Amino acid sequence: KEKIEFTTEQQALMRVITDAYNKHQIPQDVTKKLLQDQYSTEENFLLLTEMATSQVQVLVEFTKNIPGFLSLDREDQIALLKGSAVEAMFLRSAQALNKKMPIGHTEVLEERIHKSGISEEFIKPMFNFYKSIGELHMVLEEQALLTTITILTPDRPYVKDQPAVERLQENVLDLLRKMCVLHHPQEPQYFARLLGRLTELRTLSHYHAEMLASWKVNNHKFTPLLCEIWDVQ
Ligand SMILES: O=C(Nc1ccccc1F)[C@H](C1CCCCC1)n1c(-c2ccc(Cl)cc2)nc2cc(F)c(F)cc21
Repeated sequence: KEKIEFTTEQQALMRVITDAYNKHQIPQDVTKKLLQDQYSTEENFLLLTEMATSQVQVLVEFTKNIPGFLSLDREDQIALLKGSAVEAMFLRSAQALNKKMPIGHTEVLEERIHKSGISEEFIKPMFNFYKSIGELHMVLEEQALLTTITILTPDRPYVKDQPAVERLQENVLDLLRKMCVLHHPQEPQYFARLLGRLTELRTLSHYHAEMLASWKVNNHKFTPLLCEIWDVQ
């Protein structure tokens, strides 16, 4: 049985990232709303644009707590945010769906998302991703670290100093690897499976603009922030 040791830096990094991740209350808000009422496709589209907009704002706050992020080149910070915002939102959505809920709530939530106005062709890939995240039974720390790793992806478009991002990402990858051994000692491949989900996440995120444009509503109105970040309009 491998004894897992965390350095003092890793303990500090874990605490900072977990605390920052906990500050986001959005997923509860959206699941609570969706469980309360069945909304029209217009109302759902509006809810999505509101949620996605606040998710970007929350993501910006979150990145400020990632040690070293603010020392990166300013334009690279923007490139990393722009490149990861959609993925972070789908990751958050997956975690919202897979949260422990009273009996029957998850089924209601799934039903409401199925009927929310999203076009059929995207339902399957989206729920396949949500299920594959759910099967991992990630602990909160792993969710927070996975989101951080997604943000610190060096090969996003327009990133100039990729090595600087790689160095930050490596620290978080090291920490996540140890957390996986600690929380899933029976699954030596768990860490690799976790990283494999990031590939699925990137594929799903390629469809986001189409998913929004094909939403079953007459006019697709977006916030200025969403136009910036989500490549829509
Ligand atoms: O708000 C959302 N996600 C979300 C955004 C920011 C932070 C946290 C979030 F969960 C939307 C709602 C919006 C309202 C209509 C139904 C879908 N959402 C998606 C989703 C996201 C993007 C596209 Cl293009 C298609 C579906 N998948 C979900 C799974 C869930 F379990 C959940 F609770 C909400 C979910």
